[in-house]
Amino acid sequence: MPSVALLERVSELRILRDQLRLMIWFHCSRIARRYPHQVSKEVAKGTNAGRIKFADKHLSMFPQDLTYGYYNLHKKHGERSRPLDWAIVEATAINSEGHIVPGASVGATPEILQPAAKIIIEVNTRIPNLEGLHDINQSFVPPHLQPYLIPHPSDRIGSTAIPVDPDRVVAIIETHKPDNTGSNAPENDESRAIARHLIKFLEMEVEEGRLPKSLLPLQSGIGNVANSIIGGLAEGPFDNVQVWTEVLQDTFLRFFDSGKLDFATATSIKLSPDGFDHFYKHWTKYKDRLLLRSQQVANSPEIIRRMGIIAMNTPLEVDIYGHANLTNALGSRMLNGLGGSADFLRNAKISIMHTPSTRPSKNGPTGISCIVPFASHVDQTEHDLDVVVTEQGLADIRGLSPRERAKVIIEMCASGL
Ligand SMILES: CC(=O)SCCNC(=O)CCNC(=O)[C@H](O)C(C)(C)COP(=O)(O)OP(=O)(O)OC[C@H]1O[C@@H](n2cnc3c(N)ncnc32)[C@H](O)[C@@H]1OP(=O)(O)O
Repeated sequence: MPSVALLERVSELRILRDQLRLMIWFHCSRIARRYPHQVSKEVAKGTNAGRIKFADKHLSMFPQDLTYGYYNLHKKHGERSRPLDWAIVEATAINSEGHIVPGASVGATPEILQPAAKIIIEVNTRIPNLEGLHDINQSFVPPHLQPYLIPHPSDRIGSTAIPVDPDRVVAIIETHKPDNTGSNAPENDESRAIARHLIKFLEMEVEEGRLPKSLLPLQSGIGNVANSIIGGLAEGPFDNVQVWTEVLQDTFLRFFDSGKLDFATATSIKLSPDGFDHFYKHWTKYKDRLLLRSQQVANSPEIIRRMGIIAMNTPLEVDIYGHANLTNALGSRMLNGLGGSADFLRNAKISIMHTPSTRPSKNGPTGISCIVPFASHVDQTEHDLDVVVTEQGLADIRGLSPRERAKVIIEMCASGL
C-alpha cells in the first residue's frame, strides 16, 4: 500500500486532472540537451546535425555534478537554483512508505529526484514488482561524502526503494509498454576468436598467480562484441565468477544459467525484447544473484580500484600507442556515449579493449580499420590500457614503452590488410 501522503496527493491530482496539461516531448527535435551517456541513433543524428547539445560525462561523475549545481549554471528559466524542473521516473511499484521501486535501471534516478521541482511517476504494470532488486543509498556532497563500504559485489549499503517527496509528485501514470531495445547480433567467428584469446590470457594470469581461480569481478561494456565475449565466458573454464559492471546484456542470463556466474551487480539491465521477456518470467530465479545500484556507486573509481575489477570495453578504434576512441567516428561523427568506460578502464586491475581488427563499411567487409596509427579522438589515453585484443591476437602492453607497445599491437592485433 502506498503511503497516506502519497494517496492524498493522488486524490488531489485526480481533482486537478482536467486542468493538468502535460507535454512530454518524445521527439528528438524537442530535446535541447542530453547528458551524460547515450546509445540512441536518433540522439546521435540530432547531435551530429547540431540540434541537440550532447555533453558526455563519466557515469560516476554526472549525478554528483547534478547535485553540485553544475548543470544549472546557465539556466535561464524556471527556478534557477534547481537543476531540474521536471523528472519522469519509471516505477514497478510504490511501496508502503510511498517510495519508488525502480525498474531495470537505477542510474542517476536518486540524484534526479532529489532536486526536481515536479515529478511524474510512470508505473509499469507490464514488469513484475522488482522490490529487492535495488540497493539505493543517499547521496551527499563534500565535505559530508562518506565512503561506500562495499567489500563484496553482493553487499548492500542502502534500502530497496527511492524516497520521494509526495508534494512534488504531480502525476502518476500507468504504462504497459516494454523497454525500447533491439536484439543482439549473434556471436560469429570473429567474436569467438576474441573470446578465445581473452580466456587464454586470463588462464595465464591465474596460472602465474596474478588472478585468483575464480578471477576478480568482471566489468563488460556495451554492444554486440561485449555481449559475445560474455557468451564465451559462459562456456569458459572459470567458476564462481562475480560481476561488478554498469550494464547487463543478454548473454549474462546464459552466464547465470551456466552455473558459472555466482553474483552480478550493475546499474542497469539492457536486454533484447526476448531477453527481457525471459528475465521477467523467471525473475525469481535471478533475484538473489543480482543487484542494481546507482551509477555513482556502480561506477565508483574507488570501488573499481579496490576490488581489482577486470574491465572489458569495445572502442571504435584503438591506436598503436594505446589511445582509444569510443565515441566519435573519424574524430567528429558522434556514435554513442563514453558511459562508464573511463571510470573502469582507468581504475581496473586489468583494462582490456576488445574489438574486431576491421569493421565493414560501404566500401567492403573490411572497410574500417579498428587498429589505427593514431586515434582520431581520444576517450582513454595510453596511460589507461593494459591489453588490446582482436580476432588476430592479444597484445599485452603492461609495462611497455610507447615504441614497444606500437610493435606488439601491430604484430598481435592488426589485420595485415
Ligand atoms: C553504459 C555504459 O557505460 S557501457 C560501457 C562503456 N561504454 C562504451 O563502451 C561505449 C563505447 N562502445 C560502444 O558504443 C559500442 O561498443 C561500439 C559502437 C563501439 C561497438 O558496438 P558493437 O555493437 O559491438 O558493434 P557493431 O558492429 O554492432 O557496431 C555498432 C555500430 O557502430 C558502428 N561502428 C563501429 N565501429 C565503428 C568505427 N570504427 N567507425 C564507424 N562506425 C563504427 C557500426 O558500423 C555499427 O553501426 P550500425 O548500427 O549503423 O550498423
